[in-house]
Amino acid sequence: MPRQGLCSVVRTHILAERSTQEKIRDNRRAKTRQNTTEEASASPRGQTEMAASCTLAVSPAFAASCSPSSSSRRSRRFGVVAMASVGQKVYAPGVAVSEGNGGLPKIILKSPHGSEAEIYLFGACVTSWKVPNGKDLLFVRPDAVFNGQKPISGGIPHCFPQFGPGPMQQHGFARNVNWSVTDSEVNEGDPAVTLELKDDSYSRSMWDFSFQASYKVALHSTSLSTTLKITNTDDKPFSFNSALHTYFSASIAGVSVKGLKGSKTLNKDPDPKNPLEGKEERDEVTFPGFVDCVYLGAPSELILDNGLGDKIAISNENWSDAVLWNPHLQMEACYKDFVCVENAKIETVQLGPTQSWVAEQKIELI
Ligand SMILES: O=P(O)(O)OC[C@H]1O[C@@H](O)[C@H](O)[C@@H](O)[C@@H]1O
Repeated sequence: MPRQGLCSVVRTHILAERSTQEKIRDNRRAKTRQNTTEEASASPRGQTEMAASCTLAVSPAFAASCSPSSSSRRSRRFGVVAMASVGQKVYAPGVAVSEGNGGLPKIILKSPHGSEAEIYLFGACVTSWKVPNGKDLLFVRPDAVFNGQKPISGGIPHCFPQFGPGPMQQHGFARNVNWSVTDSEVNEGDPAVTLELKDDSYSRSMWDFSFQASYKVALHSTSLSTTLKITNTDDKPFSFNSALHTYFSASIAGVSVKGLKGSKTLNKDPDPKNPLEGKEERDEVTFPGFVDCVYLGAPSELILDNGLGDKIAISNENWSDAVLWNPHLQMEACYKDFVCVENAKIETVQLGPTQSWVAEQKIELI
């Protein structure tokens, strides 16, 4: 399985100048602290603050860092430069901040090969991954909202610290809060950014532990790699489960997923709270109707045919499980246009104080 680029880049550290994002996050969480459901109504104040954060601009130092002479080294570190009052930063070449839908800030990665990716700080959600021919292989649902209140329905949302169903909101809170940028780097021209989430009063109202989540997204010519690291920064153990709930663009009648034969299944159809145990017998899983199935002990690589003429290798390290989901007529307006193939850790991870868990995903056009 090709794993080049997942771990091999030279790590760099960037001074985190986070004041603006921290303020946005703290204010928004203060606003929503009382309401731990995803259905909180939009906050005009929150929206204003989000919009304010998008005054980030390219600085002269950033422009200089993009010049041919400065990009000649193979791998470079880029310190964040505090840029006066709005907390502007300088990122590595190929990494930029822009205003996304609803005024929410997003990171844009551009590789010299012509591939591009977008990551919203809200939920650390990768919403777009374009390969060099310009095709976006991810899907954002038409009902997705970008109001900083509800999770973004599409792209690669996080499920953490609960996959669900369970005691807290569906798929946990990590997709429902702002993350901060802590690093950016360039490796042989390929850009990467690292985002971070830590506990606060909002997370503790649902899950009373101190933790740090670090999420690195690295763009290559025909692939996108992500590394999620969860660290227990508490003085007591905690347990969690998690997933990358990836929405792929698709033509559902032509979709197949290969590689799952032999895996243990927990079929959530018809009752997600009482999944039926079984074993996958098919070489290729297709989607003729509603599908919602967990695969325990899934292999380290699946091959998705998206029915649109593309084959995508979905490989992983340490995401031991997988989930396939298509809502069929429950989402009549869009079910034909996407499929969720999710790398997951359904079986609980337990971490003692100072311990970390790391999992990597690589999605690659083959
Ligand atoms: O929260 P979202 O993006 O609408 O996704 C919901 C679905 O997510 C899937 O991962 C679950 O297996 C489904 O049971 C669930 O309905």
